[in-house]
Amino acid sequence: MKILLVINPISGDSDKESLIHSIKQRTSSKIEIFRTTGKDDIKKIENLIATHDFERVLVAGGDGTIKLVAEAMEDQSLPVGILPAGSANGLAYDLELPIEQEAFINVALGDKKKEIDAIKINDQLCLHISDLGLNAELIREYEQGAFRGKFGYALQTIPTLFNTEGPHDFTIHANEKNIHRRGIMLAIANSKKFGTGAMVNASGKIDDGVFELLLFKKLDVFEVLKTLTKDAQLSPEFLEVIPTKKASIQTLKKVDFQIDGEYCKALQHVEAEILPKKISVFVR
Ligand SMILES: Nc1ncnc2c1ncn2[C@@H]1O[C@H](COP(=O)(O)OP(=O)(O)OP(=O)(O)O)[C@@H](O)[C@H]1O
Repeated sequence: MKILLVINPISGDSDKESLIHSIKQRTSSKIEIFRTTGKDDIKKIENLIATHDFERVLVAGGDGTIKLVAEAMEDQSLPVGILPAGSANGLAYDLELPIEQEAFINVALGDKKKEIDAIKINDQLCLHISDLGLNAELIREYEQGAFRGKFGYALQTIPTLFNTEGPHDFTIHANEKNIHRRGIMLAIANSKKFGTGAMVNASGKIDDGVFELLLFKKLDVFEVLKTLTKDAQLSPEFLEVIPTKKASIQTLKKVDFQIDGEYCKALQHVEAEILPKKISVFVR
Protein backbone atom coordinates (compact mmCIF):
# COMPACT_ATOMS: atom_id res chain seq x y z
CA MET A 1 0.00 0.00 0.00
CA LYS A 2 1.09 3.55 -0.67
CA ILE A 3 0.94 6.76 1.34
CA LEU A 4 0.40 10.19 -0.18
CA LEU A 5 2.42 12.83 1.65
CA VAL A 6 1.24 16.38 0.93
CA ILE A 7 3.76 19.00 2.01
CA ASN A 8 3.29 22.75 2.06
CA PRO A 9 6.88 24.05 1.66
CA ILE A 10 6.05 27.57 2.87
CA SER A 11 3.86 26.89 5.92
CA GLY A 12 5.12 27.63 9.43
CA ASP A 13 8.86 27.68 9.89
CA SER A 14 9.66 24.00 10.41
CA ASP A 15 12.23 21.99 8.45
CA LYS A 16 10.17 19.79 6.10
CA GLU A 17 13.17 17.80 4.80
CA SER A 18 13.97 16.45 8.26
CA LEU A 19 10.27 15.63 8.63
CA ILE A 20 10.29 13.61 5.36
CA HIS A 21 13.42 11.79 6.53
CA SER A 22 11.80 10.87 9.88
CA ILE A 23 8.61 9.61 8.21
CA LYS A 24 10.58 7.40 5.80
CA GLN A 25 12.46 5.90 8.75
CA ARG A 26 9.20 4.95 10.47
CA THR A 27 7.32 3.19 7.68
CA SER A 28 8.02 0.57 5.05
CA SER A 29 5.09 1.80 2.90
CA LYS A 30 5.93 3.50 -0.39
CA ILE A 31 5.55 7.26 -0.10
CA GLU A 32 4.47 9.57 -2.91
CA ILE A 33 5.40 13.16 -2.10
CA PHE A 34 3.38 16.10 -3.41
CA ARG A 35 4.70 19.60 -2.64
CA THR A 36 2.00 22.26 -2.89
CA THR A 37 2.68 25.26 -5.11
CA GLY A 38 -0.21 27.56 -4.17
CA LYS A 39 -1.72 27.07 -7.67
CA ASP A 40 -4.29 24.40 -8.66
CA ASP A 41 -3.21 22.21 -5.72
CA ILE A 42 -6.72 20.85 -5.13
CA LYS A 43 -7.02 19.62 -8.74
CA LYS A 44 -3.52 18.09 -8.70
CA ILE A 45 -4.13 16.23 -5.41
CA GLU A 46 -7.51 15.07 -6.69
CA ASN A 47 -5.81 13.62 -9.81
CA LEU A 48 -3.11 11.90 -7.75
CA ILE A 49 -5.71 10.26 -5.50
CA ALA A 50 -7.82 9.14 -8.47
CA THR A 51 -4.88 7.51 -10.25
CA HIS A 52 -3.15 5.77 -7.28
CA ASP A 53 -4.14 3.25 -4.66
CA PHE A 54 -3.30 5.24 -1.51
CA GLU A 55 -4.23 3.90 1.93
CA ARG A 56 -3.92 7.26 3.69
CA VAL A 57 -2.81 10.82 3.14
CA LEU A 58 -0.38 12.62 5.44
CA VAL A 59 -0.54 16.41 5.44
CA ALA A 60 2.42 18.53 6.55
CA GLY A 61 1.17 22.09 6.78
CA GLY A 62 -1.30 24.27 8.63
CA ASP A 63 -5.11 24.31 8.59
CA GLY A 64 -5.16 25.83 5.09
CA THR A 65 -3.28 22.83 3.69
CA ILE A 66 -5.55 20.33 5.48
CA LYS A 67 -8.55 22.23 4.07
CA LEU A 68 -7.28 21.94 0.50
CA VAL A 69 -6.57 18.21 0.90
CA ALA A 70 -10.12 17.72 2.30
CA GLU A 71 -11.52 19.58 -0.71
CA ALA A 72 -9.49 17.37 -3.07
CA MET A 73 -11.09 14.31 -1.45
CA GLU A 74 -14.73 15.34 -1.84
CA ASP A 75 -15.39 12.30 -4.10
CA GLN A 76 -12.92 9.79 -2.68
CA SER A 77 -12.12 9.99 1.02
CA LEU A 78 -8.87 8.73 2.54
CA PRO A 79 -8.01 8.87 6.24
CA VAL A 80 -5.83 11.88 7.04
CA GLY A 81 -2.69 11.92 9.20
CA ILE A 82 -1.99 15.48 10.33
CA LEU A 83 1.65 16.55 10.66
CA PRO A 84 1.29 19.98 12.30
CA ALA A 85 3.66 22.21 10.36
CA GLY A 86 1.78 25.49 9.96
CA SER A 87 1.92 28.81 11.74
CA ALA A 88 -0.97 28.08 14.09
CA ASN A 89 -2.18 24.43 13.63
CA GLY A 90 -5.65 25.02 15.08
CA LEU A 91 -7.10 21.67 14.05
CA ALA A 92 -4.15 19.69 15.46
CA TYR A 93 -4.48 21.70 18.67
CA ASP A 94 -8.19 20.92 18.90
CA LEU A 95 -7.65 17.20 18.27
CA GLU A 96 -4.98 17.26 21.01
CA LEU A 97 -2.35 15.83 18.69
CA PRO A 98 1.16 15.75 20.15
CA ILE A 99 3.37 18.72 19.33
CA GLU A 100 6.64 16.80 19.29
CA GLN A 101 7.67 15.61 15.79
CA GLU A 102 8.39 11.97 16.58
CA ALA A 103 5.10 11.61 18.49
CA PHE A 104 2.87 13.21 15.86
CA ILE A 105 4.44 11.10 13.10
CA ASN A 106 3.61 7.97 15.14
CA VAL A 107 -0.01 9.12 15.48
CA ALA A 108 -0.28 9.90 11.74
CA LEU A 109 1.11 6.45 10.87
CA GLY A 110 -0.97 4.69 13.56
CA ASP A 111 -4.38 2.96 13.45
CA LYS A 112 -6.60 5.01 15.75
CA LYS A 113 -9.03 7.13 13.76
CA LYS A 114 -11.82 9.59 14.52
CA GLU A 115 -14.47 10.83 12.11
CA ILE A 116 -14.88 14.59 12.30
CA ASP A 117 -17.51 16.96 10.93
CA ALA A 118 -16.88 19.61 8.32
CA ILE A 119 -18.95 22.69 7.52
CA LYS A 120 -19.89 23.47 3.94
CA ILE A 121 -19.54 27.26 3.75
CA ASN A 122 -20.73 28.71 0.44
CA ASP A 123 -18.79 26.50 -2.00
CA GLN A 124 -15.90 25.61 0.35
CA LEU A 125 -15.16 23.22 3.22
CA CYS A 126 -14.30 24.41 6.72
CA LEU A 127 -12.78 21.98 9.20
CA HIS A 128 -11.75 24.39 11.93
CA ILE A 129 -13.15 27.95 12.22
CA SER A 130 -14.34 30.51 9.70
CA ASP A 131 -15.25 34.10 10.54
CA LEU A 132 -16.59 37.39 9.30
CA GLY A 133 -15.00 40.53 10.77
CA LEU A 134 -12.01 41.26 12.97
CA ASN A 135 -10.01 38.02 12.68
CA ALA A 136 -10.49 37.92 8.89
CA GLU A 137 -9.24 41.54 8.74
CA LEU A 138 -6.15 40.42 10.65
CA ILE A 139 -5.57 37.51 8.25
CA ARG A 140 -5.97 39.85 5.25
CA GLU A 141 -3.31 42.20 6.65
CA TYR A 142 -1.05 39.25 7.52
CA GLU A 143 -1.27 37.75 4.01
CA GLN A 144 -0.29 41.15 2.55
CA GLY A 145 2.54 41.61 5.07
CA ALA A 146 6.19 40.67 4.68
CA PHE A 147 6.47 38.28 7.63
CA ARG A 148 4.93 34.83 8.01
CA GLY A 149 4.51 32.69 11.11
CA LYS A 150 3.40 33.78 14.59
CA PHE A 151 5.62 36.89 14.40
CA GLY A 152 3.77 38.01 11.24
CA TYR A 153 0.40 37.77 13.03
CA ALA A 154 1.70 39.58 16.11
CA LEU A 155 3.01 42.39 13.87
CA GLN A 156 -0.41 42.96 12.27
CA THR A 157 -2.50 42.78 15.45
CA ILE A 158 -2.09 46.33 16.78
CA PRO A 159 -2.70 48.24 13.49
CA THR A 160 -5.67 45.97 12.69
CA LEU A 161 -7.26 46.63 16.09
CA PHE A 162 -6.87 50.40 15.63
CA ASN A 163 -8.16 50.44 12.06
CA THR A 164 -10.90 47.83 12.34
CA GLU A 165 -13.92 48.28 10.06
CA GLY A 166 -16.38 46.92 12.67
CA PRO A 167 -18.77 46.68 14.37
CA HIS A 168 -20.89 44.98 11.71
CA ASP A 169 -24.61 44.33 11.41
CA PHE A 170 -25.53 40.66 10.94
CA THR A 171 -28.90 39.14 10.09
CA ILE A 172 -28.80 35.47 10.98
CA HIS A 173 -31.31 32.79 10.03
CA ALA A 174 -30.72 29.67 12.14
CA ASN A 175 -32.90 27.16 13.99
CA GLU A 176 -35.95 28.50 12.14
CA LYS A 177 -35.51 32.01 13.54
CA ASN A 178 -34.31 35.33 12.14
CA ILE A 179 -32.20 37.42 14.50
CA HIS A 180 -30.35 40.72 14.08
CA ARG A 181 -27.08 41.28 15.90
CA ARG A 182 -24.26 43.83 15.95
CA GLY A 183 -20.71 42.68 16.66
CA ILE A 184 -17.04 42.93 15.80
CA MET A 185 -16.92 39.35 14.54
CA LEU A 186 -19.17 36.38 13.76
CA ALA A 187 -17.39 33.03 13.75
CA ILE A 188 -18.66 29.73 12.35
CA ALA A 189 -16.95 27.15 14.53
CA ASN A 190 -16.43 23.41 14.13
CA SER A 191 -13.71 23.54 16.76
CA LYS A 192 -13.30 24.67 20.37
CA LYS A 193 -10.23 26.86 20.02
CA PHE A 194 -8.64 29.34 17.67
CA GLY A 195 -5.20 28.43 16.34
CA THR A 196 -3.66 30.68 19.00
CA GLY A 197 -5.14 28.34 21.63
CA ALA A 198 -7.89 30.82 22.62
CA MET A 199 -10.82 28.80 24.02
CA VAL A 200 -13.89 30.44 22.48
CA ASN A 201 -16.27 27.50 22.02
CA ALA A 202 -15.86 25.31 25.11
CA SER A 203 -19.12 23.40 24.53
CA GLY A 204 -18.35 22.73 20.84
CA LYS A 205 -17.44 19.21 19.71
CA ILE A 206 -15.86 18.47 16.36
CA ASP A 207 -17.89 15.28 15.83
CA ASP A 208 -21.38 16.08 17.19
CA GLY A 209 -23.16 16.98 13.92
CA VAL A 210 -23.60 20.60 15.03
CA PHE A 211 -21.56 23.79 14.57
CA GLU A 212 -21.66 26.99 16.62
CA LEU A 213 -22.15 30.57 15.52
CA LEU A 214 -20.05 32.72 17.86
CA LEU A 215 -21.01 36.37 17.96
CA PHE A 216 -18.29 38.52 19.51
CA LYS A 217 -20.11 41.68 20.53
CA LYS A 218 -17.25 43.98 21.51
CA LEU A 219 -13.52 44.01 22.13
CA ASP A 220 -12.95 43.34 25.83
CA VAL A 221 -9.35 42.73 26.85
CA PHE A 222 -10.35 41.04 30.13
CA GLU A 223 -12.62 38.55 28.32
CA VAL A 224 -9.94 37.93 25.63
CA LEU A 225 -7.45 37.09 28.41
CA LYS A 226 -9.99 34.67 29.92
CA THR A 227 -10.03 32.68 26.64
CA LEU A 228 -6.42 31.71 27.41
CA THR A 229 -7.48 29.87 30.57
CA LYS A 230 -8.66 26.25 30.49
CA ASP A 231 -12.31 26.48 31.53
CA ALA A 232 -13.03 30.05 30.51
CA GLN A 233 -16.59 31.18 31.39
CA LEU A 234 -17.08 34.04 28.95
CA SER A 235 -19.57 36.81 29.65
CA PRO A 236 -22.73 36.86 27.45
CA GLU A 237 -22.05 40.61 27.04
CA PHE A 238 -18.88 39.57 25.16
CA LEU A 239 -19.88 36.36 23.40
CA GLU A 240 -23.20 34.85 22.28
CA VAL A 241 -23.14 31.18 21.20
CA ILE A 242 -25.76 29.78 18.80
CA PRO A 243 -25.49 26.01 18.12
CA THR A 244 -27.07 24.97 14.80
CA LYS A 245 -26.80 22.59 11.82
CA LYS A 246 -27.51 25.20 9.19
CA ALA A 247 -27.33 28.98 8.99
CA SER A 248 -27.73 31.80 6.57
CA ILE A 249 -25.94 35.07 7.35
CA GLN A 250 -26.47 38.43 5.69
CA THR A 251 -24.47 41.57 6.49
CA LEU A 252 -25.42 45.19 5.86
CA LYS A 253 -22.09 45.96 4.16
CA LYS A 254 -19.29 43.76 2.76
CA VAL A 255 -17.30 42.17 5.60
CA ASP A 256 -13.86 40.48 5.49
CA PHE A 257 -14.18 36.72 5.57
CA GLN A 258 -11.82 33.81 6.24
CA ILE A 259 -12.03 30.00 6.34
CA ASP A 260 -9.47 27.95 8.30
CA GLY A 261 -6.97 30.81 8.20
CA GLU A 262 -7.35 31.43 4.45
CA TYR A 263 -8.54 34.91 3.52
CA CYS A 264 -11.51 34.86 1.13
CA LYS A 265 -12.75 38.09 -0.39
CA ALA A 266 -15.09 40.37 1.59
CA LEU A 267 -18.76 39.44 1.15
CA GLN A 268 -22.27 40.03 2.42
CA HIS A 269 -23.85 36.60 2.33
CA VAL A 270 -22.79 33.25 3.81
CA GLU A 271 -24.58 29.90 3.77
CA ALA A 272 -23.28 27.27 6.21
CA GLU A 273 -24.34 23.66 6.68
CA ILE A 274 -22.85 20.86 8.77
CA LEU A 275 -21.50 17.77 6.98
CA PRO A 276 -21.47 15.20 9.81
CA LYS A 277 -18.45 12.90 10.05
CA LYS A 278 -17.07 14.14 6.73
CA ILE A 279 -13.46 13.06 7.15
CA SER A 280 -11.51 10.55 9.15
CA VAL A 281 -8.32 11.69 10.92
CA PHE A 282 -5.72 9.74 12.90
CA VAL A 283 -5.69 10.59 16.60
CA ARG A 284 -3.74 9.42 19.64
N1 LIG B 1 4.51 26.70 -2.63
C1 LIG B 1 3.61 27.60 -2.20
N2 LIG B 1 3.82 28.91 -2.40
C2 LIG B 1 2.92 29.83 -1.97
N3 LIG B 1 1.77 29.53 -1.30
C3 LIG B 1 1.52 28.23 -1.07
C4 LIG B 1 2.43 27.20 -1.51
N4 LIG B 1 1.90 26.01 -1.14
C5 LIG B 1 0.72 26.28 -0.52
N5 LIG B 1 0.50 27.60 -0.46
C6 LIG B 1 -0.64 28.26 0.19
O1 LIG B 1 -0.49 28.12 1.60
C7 LIG B 1 -1.78 28.26 2.20
C8 LIG B 1 -1.97 27.25 3.29
O2 LIG B 1 -1.06 27.48 4.33
P1 LIG B 1 -1.35 26.84 5.76
O3 LIG B 1 -2.53 27.50 6.36
O4 LIG B 1 -1.40 25.38 5.64
O5 LIG B 1 -0.04 27.15 6.55
P2 LIG B 1 0.23 28.28 7.60
O6 LIG B 1 1.68 28.31 7.96
O7 LIG B 1 -0.72 28.16 8.75
O8 LIG B 1 -0.11 29.43 6.72
P3 LIG B 1 -0.08 30.89 7.12
O9 LIG B 1 1.37 31.23 7.35
O10 LIG B 1 -0.73 31.52 5.90
O11 LIG B 1 -0.92 30.97 8.37
C9 LIG B 1 -2.80 28.08 1.07
O12 LIG B 1 -3.33 29.37 0.76
C10 LIG B 1 -1.96 27.58 -0.11
O13 LIG B 1 -2.51 27.95 -1.34
